[in-house]
Amino acid sequence: MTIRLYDTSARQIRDFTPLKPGCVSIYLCGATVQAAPHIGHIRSGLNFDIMRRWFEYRGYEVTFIRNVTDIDDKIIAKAHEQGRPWWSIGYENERAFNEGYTALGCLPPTYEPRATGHITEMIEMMQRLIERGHAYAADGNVYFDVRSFPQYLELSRQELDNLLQPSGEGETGKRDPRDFAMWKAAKPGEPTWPTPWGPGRPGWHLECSAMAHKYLGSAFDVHGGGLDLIFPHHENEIAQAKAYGDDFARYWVHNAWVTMAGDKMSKSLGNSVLVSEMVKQWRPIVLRYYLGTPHYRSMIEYSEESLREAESAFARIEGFVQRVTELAGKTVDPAAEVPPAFAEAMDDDLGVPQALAVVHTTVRQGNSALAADDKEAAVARLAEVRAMLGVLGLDPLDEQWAGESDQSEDLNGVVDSLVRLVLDQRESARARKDWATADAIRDQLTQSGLAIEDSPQGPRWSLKS
Ligand SMILES: Nc1ncnc2c1ncn2[C@@H]1O[C@H](COP(=O)(O)OP(=O)(O)OP(=O)(O)O)[C@@H](O)[C@H]1O
Ligand SMILES: [Zn+2]
Repeated sequence: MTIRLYDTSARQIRDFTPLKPGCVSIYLCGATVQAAPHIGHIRSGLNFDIMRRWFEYRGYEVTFIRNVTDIDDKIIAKAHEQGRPWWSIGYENERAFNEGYTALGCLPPTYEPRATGHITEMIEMMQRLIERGHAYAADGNVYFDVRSFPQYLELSRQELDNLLQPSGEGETGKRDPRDFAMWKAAKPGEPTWPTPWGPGRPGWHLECSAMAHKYLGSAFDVHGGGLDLIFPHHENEIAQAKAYGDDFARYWVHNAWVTMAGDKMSKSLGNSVLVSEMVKQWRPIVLRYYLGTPHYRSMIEYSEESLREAESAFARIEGFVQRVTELAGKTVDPAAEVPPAFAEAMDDDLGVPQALAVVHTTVRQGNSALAADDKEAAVARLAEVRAMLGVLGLDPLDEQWAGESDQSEDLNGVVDSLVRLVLDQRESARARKDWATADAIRDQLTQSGLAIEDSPQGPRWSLKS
C-alpha cells in the first residue's frame, strides 16, 4: 500500500512518506508562455495529473502547484518582433496552455501562480541570500555564488570544475563564470521592476524557489518537471532555496520527453506538433491515452502509426464499455476500488503500462462474459474497468468527456443501424441458401474494419481489434 517513486536525487525508487500525514504537496515547473503548447509540454502536465489522481485515489489531500513563467528572454524577443506588449504574448499563450491541459483532461492545479506576481517574494529571497553570503549584486544583476553552496550539482551529479555555465547577454561582473543570474539588470526596451540593486527583471530559476516557498512552505513533498530541467534549472532552484534556509523538495520526479527522430520536441528545434492542431485530427481522449499511458520515465517517439495503435487499443476498451452499458440498459457505476493488481502497478512508481495491462485483461474477461451471455459478470467487469479508467482520467463515460462521447454515441447509433441493414440482407441471403452473397456481404463488412460474430441472438458487430 506504500506508493514508491523514482527520485532523481537518490537515483532509485524510494518509498513515499509524506511530510504531513494524509497530505501531499507537489510543485511542477509549468509553461514558459512564449508560444502555444506542443504535445511534449502537455505530456509533462499529464504525467503529473496522473500522479496527482493516484495520490488522491490513495486518500491523500493533494496541493498541486503548476507555475507560469510569464517573463523571459524569448517572450520579450517575440514582443519586440511582433510590436506587442510582452504581457499580451504571455496571456495569449497561457490561455493556449490551459486549453491544451483541459482538452486532454488534466485537472486544474490547486494554484497556478505567475512569476511576475511574485517579485516581492523574489526580492526578499535575494536580500536574505546576500545577507548570508550566498549572493551578490554586480552592475544591477544579482548572482548566486555557486562556491558558497557546497552541495551545488548534487542532483545532476556533476563536478563544479567541469561545469560550463554560459553567461547570458549583459551578465557582467560575475566573480566566477559559473555563478548564475537570479536577477537581470534592466536593458533598454525591456520590462523592469524596481529593486534595492536597481531596476531589472527576474531570472527563471529564482521565481520557482520563491513561488514554491510561498505556496508550499519551506519543505514540500514532490518537485516535478521534464528531464531537461534537472540542470541548470532544478540545481539552481535547490541552491537558492536551501541557501535561503528551506529544506525544499523531498522527492525529485522527472518526466521523459516526447521526441521526434530522437530529439526532444522543442519550440526552438522547430519539430513541434501543436496540441491545437492535434485535437483537430484526433479525439482528445485518444491523445490522452497516447501521451499518458507509456511510463512517465520512457521517451515517446512521436509517430502517426503509434497514435493509430493507441486509437485502436482505446477503441477496444471503449467498445466494451459501450456494449455492456447498452446491455445493462443503464450507466454502470465504477467499482469503489480498483483491482489489486492495478493498484500494485500504480503504487510501483506509477506503473501505468502494467496497470493498463490489467484494464485490457479485465476487458477481455468482460468480453468473454458477454460471449457467454453472463450479464452479471460483464457488468462487474465494466464497473472495475470504469474505476481503473477513472484513475487514469480515461473513462469515456466521465462527464469531462461527455461532449465527445455524446458525439461518438450518436455516430455509433448511425453506424449500428447501417450495419444492421446490411446484416439483415445477409440473413435473407442465408435464408434462401444463397451462401455466395451471404459470404460476400460478410467479407465486405470485414474489409471495412468490422468484426461480425454470429450469436444465438443473431449476428453482432464490433470494430475489429
Ligand atoms: N518534448 C517534451 N517532452 C516532455 N516534456 C517536455 C517537452 N518539452 C518541454 N517539456 C516540459 O514541459 C514543461 C514546460 O516547458 P517550458 O515551457 O519550459 O518549455 P521548454 O522546455 O522551453 O520547451 P521548448 O524546448 O519547446 O521551448 C517543462 O517541465 C518541460 O520540461
Ligand atoms: Zn521551475
